[in-house]
Amino acid sequence: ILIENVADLTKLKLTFDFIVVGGGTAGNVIANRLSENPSNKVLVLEAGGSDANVLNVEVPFFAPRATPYTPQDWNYTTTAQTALKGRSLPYPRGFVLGGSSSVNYMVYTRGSKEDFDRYATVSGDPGWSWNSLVPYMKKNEHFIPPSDGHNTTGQFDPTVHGFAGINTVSLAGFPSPIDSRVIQATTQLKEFPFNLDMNSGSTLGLGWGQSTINNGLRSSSATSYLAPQFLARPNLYVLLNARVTRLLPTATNVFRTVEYLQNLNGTPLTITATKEVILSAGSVGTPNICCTRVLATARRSPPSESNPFFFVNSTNTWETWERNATLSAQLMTEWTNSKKGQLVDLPLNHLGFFRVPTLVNQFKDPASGPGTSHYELIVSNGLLGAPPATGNFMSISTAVVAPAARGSVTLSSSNVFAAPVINPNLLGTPVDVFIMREAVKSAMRLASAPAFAGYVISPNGLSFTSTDAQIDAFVSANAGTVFHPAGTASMSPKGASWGVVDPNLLVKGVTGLRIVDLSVVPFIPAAHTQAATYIIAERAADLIKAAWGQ
Ligand SMILES: Cc1cc2nc3c(=O)[nH]c(=O)nc-3n(C[C@H](O)[C@H](O)[C@H](O)COP(=O)(O)OP(=O)(O)OC[C@H]3O[C@@H](n4cnc5c(N)ncnc54)[C@H](O)[C@@H]3O)c2cc1C
Repeated sequence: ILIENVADLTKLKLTFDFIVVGGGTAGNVIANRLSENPSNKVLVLEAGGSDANVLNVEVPFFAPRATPYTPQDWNYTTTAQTALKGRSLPYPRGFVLGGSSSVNYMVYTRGSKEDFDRYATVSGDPGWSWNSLVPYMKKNEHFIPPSDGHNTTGQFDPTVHGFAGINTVSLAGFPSPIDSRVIQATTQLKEFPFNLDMNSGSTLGLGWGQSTINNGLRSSSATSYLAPQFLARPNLYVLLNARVTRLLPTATNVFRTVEYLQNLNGTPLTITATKEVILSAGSVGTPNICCTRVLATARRSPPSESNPFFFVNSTNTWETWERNATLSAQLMTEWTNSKKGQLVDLPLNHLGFFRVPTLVNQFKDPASGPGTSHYELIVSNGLLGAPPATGNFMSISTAVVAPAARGSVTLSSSNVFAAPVINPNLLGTPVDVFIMREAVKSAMRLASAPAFAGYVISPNGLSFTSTDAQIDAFVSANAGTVFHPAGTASMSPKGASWGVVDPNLLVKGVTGLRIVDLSVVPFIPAAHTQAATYIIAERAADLIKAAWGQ
């Protein structure tokens, strides 16, 4: 049952067993799974509004328009980033039902087997290992054919996917003119081997991207885990526009009570769960609601991203139609009428994960193991963002996915409405700078593959012979965030003095409070982070059920 007005809920005078703070990626998984049991009464408190009929949320190609600085964004800004010439960056987080799964770029990559096995080792709980989590990966995933129905043989490995889960995942549903060149390059340069399926646990190599797209529409935790058949459950209530401001002690060291209010107005209300409060407000929201003592203990930096791009000898790139109102309108009509065409996809068809072989000669390896990547390359048939007046482009975005730097999220004041101070500390260690520099060189080598001969004309802002210093200068002037903050309320072994939650995701030292979102990972996965969030939440739901004998 979806309610948009606090008064409509309070007049019902309901009591709830479980209160989920944040109807985001993880929160909606918990809400769905706990309400499978009709005797569990579940309430979700979401600060943002509805995701319904928001075009930039629904249309996959428009994902980059959903943030930053929109009504669906928390509209945070980082502190000045030392390694990025002191620039402060927009720091988007979904402020809408579905949370960041409603505004993200939809890339679906689980991470490597070693990433999850490291969670098991660090937390002391083998239940967080890759093999133990495979059933939860499949519970999350409803893999379907792409919207154009093309033959996907050789583009993914069906044996590693889930076909009966809840959240829809598919391959690109519109061919890109550079597809065959990218795949050809994997046969030409040993550095970029073809990887049939990066969701197999072995992520290294270049291949076809998978994304949370359902027949031309975004699949988010709101459209999937809160689909109409689930929202119709009489034991599940979702309250929108409900900002949680504090956790209050229900009794000494017991935290089952939350304070919340409608938007930023009105009198604060409190509500107490009879069983548990589950904090799922995300890597920024969760520590902001929690407490400073917690904040001091666990911090992980998100990866940073740079975006080398190349002038190409073609007019068949996005710039051509993005500059032309008539062509743009035609694509919109095609999407509206048939959910086909360019707009059914996010702005990429291929990505790959790679290591810098020489890194270990100079630095301690920040990756979770020798089979896990240091950086990612994302190939796009045009520029990300508004096109310049002239030129056609191909982008190869480079992301450091195994950062060693640690950022922080701290309270700015005792005002519960104040935005936290977010310092992701992008490229904050020499190894991160090294990885990014090598990633840019690698992107240049990929663009120089014979497959791109006669197609790629020249890089923009860099040259194929740029020096290390020139690359570093380009990066510090242009790099940004790739939106994956993690680990701000890390799990640690039971009894360990560090960390925020135990391996069952219960907050240490108190009763009645659990954290289920991406803030609990002790290390960021070397991947895009929504799949890991869904997987963690699926297991967490079973942990909660087990704790209550269900
Ligand atoms: C612009 C962008 C692009 C991204 N692209 C990708 C991608 O392509 N692929 C990928 O895998 N990952 C991507 N990510 C990252 C991924 O979406 C996140 O890692 C993941 O969704 C995090 O899930 P979560 O449950 O931890 O938090 P969220 O999904 O952010 O959920 C937190 C929820 O809590 C709510 N909340 C917070 N504070 C309060 C409060 N005080 N009271 C009530 N509610 C509150 C929020 O409004 C939100 O709904 C992207 C993220 C962004 C922002």
